[in-house]
Amino acid sequence: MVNTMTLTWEATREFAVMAEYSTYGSVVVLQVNNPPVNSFSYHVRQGLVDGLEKAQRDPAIRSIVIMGKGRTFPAGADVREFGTASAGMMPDLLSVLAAVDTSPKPVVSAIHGTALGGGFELALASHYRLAVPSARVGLPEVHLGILPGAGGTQRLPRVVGVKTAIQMITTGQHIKAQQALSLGLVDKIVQGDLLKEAVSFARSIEGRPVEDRRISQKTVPDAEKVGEVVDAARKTIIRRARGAIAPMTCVQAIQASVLPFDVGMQRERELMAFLMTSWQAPAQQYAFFSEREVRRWSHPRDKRVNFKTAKPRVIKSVGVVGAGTMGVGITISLLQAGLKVVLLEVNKKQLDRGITTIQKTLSQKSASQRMSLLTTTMDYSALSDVDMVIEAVFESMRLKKEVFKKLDSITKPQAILASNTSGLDIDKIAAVTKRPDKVVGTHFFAPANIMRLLENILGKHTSAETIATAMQLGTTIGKVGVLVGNCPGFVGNRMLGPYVTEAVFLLEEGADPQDVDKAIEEFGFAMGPFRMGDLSGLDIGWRGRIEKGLTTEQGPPPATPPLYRRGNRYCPLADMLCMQGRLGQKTGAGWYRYEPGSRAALPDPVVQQMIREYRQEHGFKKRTISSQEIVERCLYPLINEGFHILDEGIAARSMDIDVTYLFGYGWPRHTGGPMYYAEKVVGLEKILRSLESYQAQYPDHHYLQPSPLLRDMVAKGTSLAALGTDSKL
Ligand SMILES: CCCCCC/C=C/CC(=O)SCCNC(=O)CCNC(=O)[C@H](O)C(C)(C)COP(=O)(O)OP(=O)(O)OC[C@H]1O[C@@H](n2cnc3c(N)ncnc32)[C@H](O)[C@@H]1OP(=O)(O)O
Repeated sequence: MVNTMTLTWEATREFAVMAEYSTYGSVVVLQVNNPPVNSFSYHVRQGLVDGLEKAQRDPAIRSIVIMGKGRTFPAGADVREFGTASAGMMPDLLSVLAAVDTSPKPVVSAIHGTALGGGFELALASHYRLAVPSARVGLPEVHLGILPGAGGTQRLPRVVGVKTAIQMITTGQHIKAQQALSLGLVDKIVQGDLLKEAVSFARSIEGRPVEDRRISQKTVPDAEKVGEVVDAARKTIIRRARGAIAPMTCVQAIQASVLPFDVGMQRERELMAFLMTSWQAPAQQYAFFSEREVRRWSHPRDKRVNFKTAKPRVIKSVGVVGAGTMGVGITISLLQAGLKVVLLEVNKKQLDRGITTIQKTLSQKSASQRMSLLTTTMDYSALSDVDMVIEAVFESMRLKKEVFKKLDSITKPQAILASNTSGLDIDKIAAVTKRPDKVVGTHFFAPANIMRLLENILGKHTSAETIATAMQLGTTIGKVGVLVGNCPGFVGNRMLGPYVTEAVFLLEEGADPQDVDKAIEEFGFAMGPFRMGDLSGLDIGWRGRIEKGLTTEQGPPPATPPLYRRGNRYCPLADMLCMQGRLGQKTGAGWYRYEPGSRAALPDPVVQQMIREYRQEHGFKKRTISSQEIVERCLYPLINEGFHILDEGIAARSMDIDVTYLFGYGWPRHTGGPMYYAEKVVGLEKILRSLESYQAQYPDHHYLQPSPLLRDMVAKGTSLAALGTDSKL
């Protein structure tokens, strides 16, 4: 081993393309320089091939190191290039990796940051792999609707076996350096300066034969069990994929790794081409970029409300009011991000329960450190010094107004006051304070410490600084923040209204709750509307309807026709369940029944009988309803509401709606989100015609009335991207 201290650090930079070539005596270092993530754009690929050829030609060079400049080893192909001319320009990634694999001089990949996708495939094509302790590696292509198409499905199983390769590739998980070492995916973890260590290591292996270091020449260790392993994995993968085709296609490619390398590579190429040309790959890539694009927020209400100009306040301490499920989840998120929290709850029992949950949820390792950031109190005056308060009390306007009045009088004047309302009017809440500019909606989703969406609501008077602070807080605590305007239900819950309403109408016409849930789950949702309702608690919607005067605890308000409210068609089946105390999982019964201690939703003859009697009483004739009709009747009105939302400027861009649904409502990612699905998968014209046709059949279902914007876009042939601002997509 060469002593690193004796190295002469006189690097000669020969040419500065996107793969910089430097020599350290007999070692060449090729450093990929394509910020921010060193993805393999055409120029990087060309730079690497040029560098490798040059190193081969130079007799003084005996080994080659490849690494990334700046924050990371290459994080894969440049996804923005997909479908463009430069993606197809030679050299492609396969030829870069072939040049690495077949290099007669040993090639060492030195990994820091994240070696992902094509980046990790490059490392696997190298003869040696080093990593710093904080590095992570993985093949996350499945999340982009494709497979690791540069040999990943062939080389990875040759190191870790088919079973582990299936696990890694179909989940796209990132593996930490230490685990990669134990799996044999890296040869050494190096401390200290990676460049020095890599050069030193490269010198130490100079002259050694590379043949037995080539993963492509190895055989798969558990080859004889491949059929068994695939059979065992298939069921779970299909269930988890919920209609996405990439995971099982990855498995097919991995299966081919037991064949000779060239044959397996050919199979990988064919399957990659199949995925690349599917409708799901662009949808998933759109989802990937949209998740990042929503960080560039703005709102048509006010040009100052723009990420470029608005500056957030610094938030070091946050008050949380209410230690119910939401308040506790929010508190955990804040503590995990290292923020100081004052949790206020006026009910002692509830406060104690909340503290226990927080303690249990925070990981053992950091629990005491995180808990030291938490103060709990029953006294509002403890909030006098916090930078921001998030109110998470029961969803009642009267109560929220009371809380905000108190907060306004107690907190320091510059403190921001946020409400975790899921749909109440932010302006009415702000109006009880003397600082409406500092009042904002921060709508978290349950469980708040897990769900990634944060819907931030801009009230009439909310300042740009306040909204910037809410968006920044979201980033700090690892949420995907979406900026939306103020209207009943905001974006997410407003669109959910038509979906749930149509779902219940389908019960009147002949479907059972399990028929509707099955169709929606086959579409790709984790849960259909009825299972979801039982999980969230049916009383939430019921209380909301009572508050709006649509029903009462005893039944329809006096002198109301049973199936109409305020001139609109109304189905009281959900109210009837609540009146029987069937509030969902928490009471052991809702749309389904639940065995004690179990969350499995079991069809309930009692509910089926209730629906049958209801149909008879109101003259509904049961008919068979196809899955296609269920999906269209539930999802097209939801999408239609999205068009109303865009038309009213409640969401600035259709991608804000898509991200809301992908991260807050379990909309299947492989379809891109409701608006993307409507435009790119189904087609706007077809959505419009279906809505028109259903509306002709059900003229009093007002949600089926197509939005004027949808009509206009179909008439003019305009695209959703053209409506938005600032989009790079
Ligand atoms: C016929 C066969 C041909 C062979 C084809 C070979 C195929 C290879 C398959 C692939 O390699 S696909 C790509 C696989 N890699 C990934 O999926 C990684 C995706 N990126 C990430 O997971 C994260 O970005 C990160 C690398 C972990 C970094 O996370 P971080 O939170 O630090 O930063 P971000 O905000 O996510 O990203 C910063 C910035 O970079 C853009 N970006 C990230 N990855 C890519 C990429 N692979 N291609 C293009 N652009 C990428 C991201 O959009 C951000 O951009 P912004 O403008 O700042 O929003």
